[in-house]
Amino acid sequence: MSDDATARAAALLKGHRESIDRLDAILVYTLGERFKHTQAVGKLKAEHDLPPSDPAREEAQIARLEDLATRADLDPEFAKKFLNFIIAEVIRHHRQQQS
Ligand SMILES: O=C(O)C(=O)C[C@]1(C(=O)O)C=C[C@@H](O)C=C1
Repeated sequence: MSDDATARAAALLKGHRESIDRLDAILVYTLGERFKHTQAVGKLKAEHDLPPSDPAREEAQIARLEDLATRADLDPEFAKKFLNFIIAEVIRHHRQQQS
């Protein structure tokens, strides 16, 4: 490949990586905000003796996210695994708040 083509590829790679870094920051801040709300939910659940998990709510969330993922060109299976991973961590926090 010519030096020009290599330099263009390097510039494109740099641009994509800058966008990826910005998007990763959005993900981290978004998750931080989500966990603030789930901590508040965990406190409410602990105070009112409510169960840490709500399978019906999770089912609705998964169905909604799968639909959103499909429309956003994201693999719905991945979206489901990702949400389940986050929810499992939230339930772990809820259990800690209740003990
Ligand atoms: O909505 C709740 O009841 C929550 O505790 C929050 C949350 C979630 O992370 O979205 C976590 C656990 C429940 O099973 C369902 C949803």
